[in-house]
Order: sequence, then C-alpha cells, then structure tokens
Amino acid sequence: MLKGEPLKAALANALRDAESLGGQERRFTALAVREMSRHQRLLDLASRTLGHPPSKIGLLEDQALVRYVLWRRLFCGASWARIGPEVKLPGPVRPRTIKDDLLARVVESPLPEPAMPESGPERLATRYSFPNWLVQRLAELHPEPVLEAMLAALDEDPTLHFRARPSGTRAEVLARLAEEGVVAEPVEVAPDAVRIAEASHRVFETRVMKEGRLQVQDVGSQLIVEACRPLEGSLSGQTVADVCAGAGGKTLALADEVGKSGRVLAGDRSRRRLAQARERARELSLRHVSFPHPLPMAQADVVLVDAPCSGTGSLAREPDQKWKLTAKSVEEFHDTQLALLEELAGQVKPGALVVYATCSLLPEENDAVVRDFLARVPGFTVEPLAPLFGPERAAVLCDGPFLRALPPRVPGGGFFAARLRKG
Ligand SMILES: C[S@@+](CC[C@H](N)C(=O)[O-])C[C@H]1O[C@@H](n2cnc3c(N)ncnc32)[C@H](O)[C@@H]1O
Repeated sequence: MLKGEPLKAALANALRDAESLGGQERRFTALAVREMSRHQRLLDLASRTLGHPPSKIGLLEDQALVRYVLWRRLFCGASWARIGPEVKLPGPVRPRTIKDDLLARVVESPLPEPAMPESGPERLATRYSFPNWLVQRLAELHPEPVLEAMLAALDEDPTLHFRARPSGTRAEVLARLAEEGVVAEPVEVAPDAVRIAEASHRVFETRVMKEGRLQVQDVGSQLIVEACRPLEGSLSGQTVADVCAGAGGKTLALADEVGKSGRVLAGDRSRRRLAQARERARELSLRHVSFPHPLPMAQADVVLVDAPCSGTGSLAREPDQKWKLTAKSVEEFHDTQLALLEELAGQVKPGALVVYATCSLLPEENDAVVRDFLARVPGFTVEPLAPLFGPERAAVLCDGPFLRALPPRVPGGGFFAARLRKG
C-alpha cells in the first residue's frame, strides 16, 4: 500500500486478506486510509509544526502512524485515551520505531496555528491538501471563491450516488427505499440520480437494490450517458459502442437506454476490467450487451469514448492520485486521448455521434483534445449539449457547447463531455 500501487486496488487486496475484520472495521479502515492520503499535506504540516517533520521520520510505516494519529486528532476530534488503544499492537506485527509516548505527545501537545503560505493558490493547496502545480493551473481557470469551493468538495469523502433504473422510475424507487426505512433524495441536475442521506451501506441490503433497481453511479457519469441521447426521442433501439467500457459502469446505463431492441458493444484495453463488465451485464441479464473484439465501430449509431484521463475530477474518490499526477502526465493523457479519437474517427459511419468524455478538470484533456482533434480530422462538427439538457439544467451543467460538471455545483466529481458529429 505504500509502494505506489493505486490506493483503491491496494486497499481491496489488503482487506481481502484481513479475514478477521468485520464490516464496520473494514469500512473504518478504508475511510482512515483514504483520509490520510486526502489530507496528507495538512497532516504533514501539523506534524512539522509539532517538531516531527515527515522527512525526519525514517520508516514509511511510522510516517503513516503519525498521519493516522493526527487525522484522528484533527478531523475526528479523538483524544489519546481513544487513539492510544487503536495504535497499540500486540506484538511486532509490523516495523515500527516510534514509541507510544511520542505518539501521545503528537496527539496531546498544543498545536500552534501552522504558518500558512501567503499566495492564494499555495494557501488553498495547503489548506485542502493538493499539489501546488494543480491548484496553480486551476487558479488560472476559476476565480478564487469558485476554486476554494471546488477544492473543499474534492477534499471530502464523497457521498455515494445511485442511478434509479430503468430511467424515469426514480420517484417509485425513492418511495420503495422510504418503505424500507432508507432516507434518500433526488439529485436535481440528473433525472435518475439518487443520494442516500445516511450511512450508505444499509441501502445494499434493501429489496429495491437486490432487484437491480439501483446502480452505484456518479452524477457526472449519469450525465455523460445522457449526453449520448439524440436531441429528439430516445436511444431506444440504437447501437452504441462503448469504446472504453472499463468495468462497465456506463455500459449498464447505456444498455438500459437502448433497451432490448438496441445493442451495446463494449470494449476496453483492460481484459480484467472488461471481464468485470461482462459479469455485471450477466448479473442483470442484459443480453443485448456484447463484447466483440475488435469492436465493429461502423455499426454504431453512437460511440462513447470515456477516455483514460488524469481523474482530477475524481480526486475525492481516489485521493492518492493527486500525489502521483504531474503536469507532464497530464500532457501524456492529452496525447493518448487525441490518438484514441483519431484512431476511431476513420472507423465510425457518417452521421454517427461520438461522445468524448473524461473525469478531468483540466482543459488540456478536455477542450484542447476536442480542438486538436477538429484541427487534425476533417468532417466532424461539435454539437452543443445545452439543447439536450434544456435551459435550466444547461445553466448549471454547460460551458459553451460542452458539458462541464464541476463540484460542488454538480454533486460528486468533475466531468466533461463533448458531442462530435461525423458529417
Ligand atoms: C475512465 S475509464 C472508463 C470507465 C468506464 N467507462 C466506466 O464508466 O466505468 C477509461 C478506460 O479506458 C481504458 N483504455 C485506456 N486506453 C485504451 C485504449 N487505447 N482503448 C480502449 N480502452 C482504453 C482503460 O482500461 C479504462 O478502463
């Protein structure tokens, strides 16, 4: 978990092996690990202020321990009486050189107000634990109050959002959840989106969930699927190619949209993720989803390119990514995204709609990819998304011709989509 593997995968592996942990302990462990990564910069500043700079703490395990006790102190308001037993180990289970009395001092010593940087972006980067380069880039795009609200939203453990299925049945699903004692509410900006207002795990035990009437899905992901709809009518009966289907989140939603008279053709470079997508489609008996290789792109009326990206819009869910990304990796994503679009442009049929989407906040991976694609590949035009969403939602969701869902105005992560029509 400390060696550069994505946190989500490392956590899943570690928890799989920790057979003795119960459900509540697993949830707490996952939360604690995410939080330590999420608030890393602020926790390290507190550690430095208390005279223990992380650079002077030799073992990574010890650094993690100090971050943990500081997270419990500063974000959970826990005292040493509570934290002490949590960090005591029955034996030499792992390397650890820090003694309990030092940890106790870290929790109990008065913490002077840490010296905050003066400059706007650096102050925000410190306050909300983001790398300077990313906040500086975002500060070029958004006024400070907007940026601060965005960073604050990305600095919180995200609320789980769900999609009511099939489309248009949200009110019924909400009523069924209420009958089962789960408090949930509609999310205004997306017609099928549901937010659960309490500890999210209970919803997984409900009948409505077990019947497959709810799917975990970000609000932004739901909007991207909506961006695949025709301006008039519905996707019913159409053929959609989901080029970067991953584990199938949007594939399942697209399958609901096209219905049994339509088809979803799903592909992805990762066989492992595609196997997960196949399994999920099988569980929901979505027989009109298939996984041909190569994808017969010329058969598709709509092609969704949910491109690999920096995931800067999903940093609330995957906080470790912010410490791994660099400005250079963003440039590399741009090149991959452009190559992906260029490669399929020649394969899609005339009249087809290509929806290009990311969960990135950065124009390098969004507007610039569309701009460079249009400059290099003739025959495509951008179709504005506002008419699809209607004026009220477009005012919140659209920026020029594009979908640009930004937290906290749109709950959940940040997303982008563009509609490209082949002439
Ligand atoms: C943003 S994720 C897709 C998420 C997925 N659509 C969902 O809703 O859950 C991007 C995906 O693109 C895949 N990918 C990366 N390069 C690719 C390529 N050249 N062709 C197809 N898929 C690719 C990755 O394996 C990854 O699963």
